[in-house]
Amino acid sequence: MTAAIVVQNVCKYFGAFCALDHVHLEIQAGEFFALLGPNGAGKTTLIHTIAGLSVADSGSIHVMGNHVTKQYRQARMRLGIVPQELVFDPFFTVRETLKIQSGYYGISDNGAWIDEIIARLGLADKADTNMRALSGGMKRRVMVAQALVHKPPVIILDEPTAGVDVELRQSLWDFIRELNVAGHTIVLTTHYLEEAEALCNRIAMLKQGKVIALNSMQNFISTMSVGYTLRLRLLPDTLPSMLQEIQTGYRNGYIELKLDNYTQIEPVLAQLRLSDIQILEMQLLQPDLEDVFVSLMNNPLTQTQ
Ligand SMILES: Nc1ncnc2c1ncn2[C@@H]1O[C@H](COP(=O)(O)OP(=O)(O)OP(=O)(O)O)[C@@H](O)[C@H]1O
Repeated sequence: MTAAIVVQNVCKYFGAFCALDHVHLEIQAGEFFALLGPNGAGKTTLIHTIAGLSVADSGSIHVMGNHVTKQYRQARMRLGIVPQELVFDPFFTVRETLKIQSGYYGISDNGAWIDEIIARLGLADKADTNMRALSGGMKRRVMVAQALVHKPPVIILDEPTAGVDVELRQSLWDFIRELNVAGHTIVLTTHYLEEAEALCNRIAMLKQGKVIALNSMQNFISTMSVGYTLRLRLLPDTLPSMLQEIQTGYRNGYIELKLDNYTQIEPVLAQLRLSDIQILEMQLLQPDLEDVFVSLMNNPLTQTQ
């Protein structure tokens, strides 16, 4: 498989502050990849260095085999970036903005593709509206459209759904999924972990500028032993004292217990039987990406991989 993005041993400093600390990452062509981490972890800094907007202090980055600073134009042509900030020229309409953006890439006859992205991003009735007259969510749609004008093989979306309504989120993801199926590599940063879980096949987690975890989504959740949650509705609504130490919460009439594995279910049931407590309802919740994320971010011992 061709590597879409190769980040080798990259460090980036702002003064004495180390924002990227020996980051190593290889994203294959065709992947739908999530780059996650808390605020300030270094995600945007990494994206800026991949885009050549910011220069790494050490290490190297290639996009589809092109060095991002030594072969800037070739690398940039292969990359579409949806930035986190809304950057636009208020004097142009949506269609003009997309035509001008196409011009930056040397594409003059791009009308059919511009029409298609305008339609797919729900911008058809705003196509001739001035950028300054658009709502925040609509401007965000134009940011996505701008990143796609040159049909880049690699698309990076930096929190594209921040402040965006449910309808656009859905249509945006349908469109991005289609692009991925058609062979485009997608890299996504988001704070909506359920989006990453639903869309991405591989994931890297950044913490304080370091990659602290890198795995397939499936392995990520199954190999991180963050345990299961057993939810019980009981009659009477109390736990025997033996079980109180594994109780983690009480929500909406359900007592919640933390279990390390499935084998702990039977002793819990035995304790309830012994205490003559009736189970009205029982649910076993699998860990999800959010559980893994919280566990990793709260663990002071998490090491760089
Ligand atoms: N131009 C800059 N000058 C100084 N420090 C910076 C600059 N850009 C980023 N930083 C710092 O680098 C760190 C990483 O910031 P970055 O924006 O990459 O984080 P992030 O993971 O994208 O966060 P968020 O989820 O909030 O977008 C932060 O501590 C930030 O304050």
